[in-house]
Amino acid sequence: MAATLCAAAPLSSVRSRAPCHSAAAAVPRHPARPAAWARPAVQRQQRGTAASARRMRVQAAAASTAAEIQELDKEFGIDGCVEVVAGLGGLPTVRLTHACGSSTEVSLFGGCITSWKQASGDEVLYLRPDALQILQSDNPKSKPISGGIPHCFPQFGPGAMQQHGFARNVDWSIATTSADPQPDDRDPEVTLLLEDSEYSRAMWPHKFKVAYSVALHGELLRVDMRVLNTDDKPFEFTMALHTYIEVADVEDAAVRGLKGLEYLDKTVDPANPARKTEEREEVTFSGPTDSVYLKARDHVELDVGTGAAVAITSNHLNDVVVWSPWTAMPDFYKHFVCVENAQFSSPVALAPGEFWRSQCEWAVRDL
Ligand SMILES: O=P(O)(O)OC[C@H]1O[C@@H](O)[C@H](O)[C@@H](O)[C@@H]1O
Repeated sequence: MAATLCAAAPLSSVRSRAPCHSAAAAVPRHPARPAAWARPAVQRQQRGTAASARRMRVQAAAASTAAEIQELDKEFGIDGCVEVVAGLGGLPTVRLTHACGSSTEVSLFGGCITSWKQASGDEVLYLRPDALQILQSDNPKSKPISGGIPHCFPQFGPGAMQQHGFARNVDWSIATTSADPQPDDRDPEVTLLLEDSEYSRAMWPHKFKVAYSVALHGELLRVDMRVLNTDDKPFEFTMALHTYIEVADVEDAAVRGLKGLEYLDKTVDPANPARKTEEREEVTFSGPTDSVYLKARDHVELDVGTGAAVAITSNHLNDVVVWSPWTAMPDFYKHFVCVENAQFSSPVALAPGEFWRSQCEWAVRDL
């Protein structure tokens, strides 16, 4: 399906509740700390002082984050359905709650959806334990969140910049929040904003805006992404919604809706993938899997092996990536499969002032 290209139009939600907040700030890069044995002796002797200074810095950062969260909640919270809370890693996070009991959480760090729960309280998404470990450390933003639904933008990868681009490494801001006026059946929604910064332009020399709306419609999770070229020259990008879904056991999981499609098998050499045709009605897992299905249909389904499936419907996202690292992640590969909606095989080209738009929604259905 062809990408949607439109003339510039306002990016904010029509049902906007609050005016645009602050612009996205770049996350400073943190050089890796040398291991204790590699540090000079004198530095090791000063460790106590350095550690308490670091503790004080962490406490000060936590206090300012708490104040920022309170401020954001005052500005963007909507009684009973939209809250800004300290989410994973204490990071500012928007929690949407639907009257039916379903909920979702979106971290401003990376614009990453970190949780989507059904009304029963069952979590649908998967957060890798290694990501949780980083989020629980002193430096929760030292790595992008691996789990939930992170962004790959402006590059899916591999390519010229770091794998999966920079959108998942930086803070997004809240542009608007809204909820339908129907008090018994509100669809809570948040729109996050990402703009170019010194950090992004060092990697990708373009001016842009991304608006990303996340909404709950009953138990269904829905996103809408717009990318606007605010530059005076054209640019191209690729992207993906890198969705991690929890499964009972990867060996009991299956993806349906891919039969007959051509795909790039990246398991051997991601830079030179083998081109194959999918013959299977159900794509099951018995080893490492890293496949990019080209010109995929708008609907695929992941059977999670519990008698339920996650049905994924997308619009203007041409490709579907299916990834399981298998024993490269021995402690937890059994618990998740990534089914990613992507625009990879034909990059989106935007002239100045043009924007591209895509949507995706996820629903759990009983089999
Ligand atoms: O960056 P993450 O979350 O660890 O994901 C990495 C994987 O992401 C997938 O989208 C790619 O197809 C894989 O090739 C890659 O290894």
